Amino acid sequence: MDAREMKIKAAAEALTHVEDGMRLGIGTGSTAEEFVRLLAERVAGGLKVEGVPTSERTARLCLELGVQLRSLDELPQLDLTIDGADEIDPQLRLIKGGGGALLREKIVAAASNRMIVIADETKIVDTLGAFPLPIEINPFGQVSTRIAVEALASRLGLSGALDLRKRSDDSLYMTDGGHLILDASFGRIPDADALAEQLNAIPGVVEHGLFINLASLAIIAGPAGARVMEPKI
Ligand SMILES: O=C[C@H](O)[C@H](O)[C@H](O)COP(=O)(O)O
Repeated sequence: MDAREMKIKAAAEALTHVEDGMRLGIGTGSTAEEFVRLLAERVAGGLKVEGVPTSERTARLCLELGVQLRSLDELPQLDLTIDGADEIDPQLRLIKGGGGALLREKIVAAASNRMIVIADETKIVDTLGAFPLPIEINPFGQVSTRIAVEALASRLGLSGALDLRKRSDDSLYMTDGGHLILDASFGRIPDADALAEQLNAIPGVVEHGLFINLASLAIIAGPAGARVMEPKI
């Protein structure tokens, strides 16, 4: 089974949790897009759901494939969100935002009764941090914000490059909300809870890619098939 087949496997398993009439949060990224494709087939077959997309990119795909969309303001409380992740630890804490959609993804996940993460098994780690942590910042005062993030990292014993995300043409990457992203290569984040809380206290930080206590279930696909992971207490 190649990487794409594993993503499809996880997405197909997640689809079994979707019921007629649900208000669905729809994630961003290559795995979430496999979910959208499978969901669209079910919608074409008569399933009725309303989706809230977590990015413009996901919205375009949903519209192209005929999945009915609403804004989060129209559907402020959702039944279920299905989304991918960049890293998943045994407590189902996540790093997200590799595709730049972390802010909307977190708002949508927090507005949902349940969040199911779908991923291939390469995303499972013992300790978060090998994947650079995306930190979404306001362009205003970005240098001061970077200095504050560096100082926080140093207080928590973390070190590593903070790279302002760029596009392939070397221009600055802007999120759907018009913000910048600092990718923090800490390597290992021993206390993700403390980092998450303290990043939220820096005024120029709009949001960060640590998703704590949001995922209720993960569906992880490997060569042998998909398995379900619940948060380890
Ligand atoms: O901003 C993007 C999201 O957090 C994605 O869900 C995450 O990067 C995983 O994407 P993929 O399924 O493409 O690995």
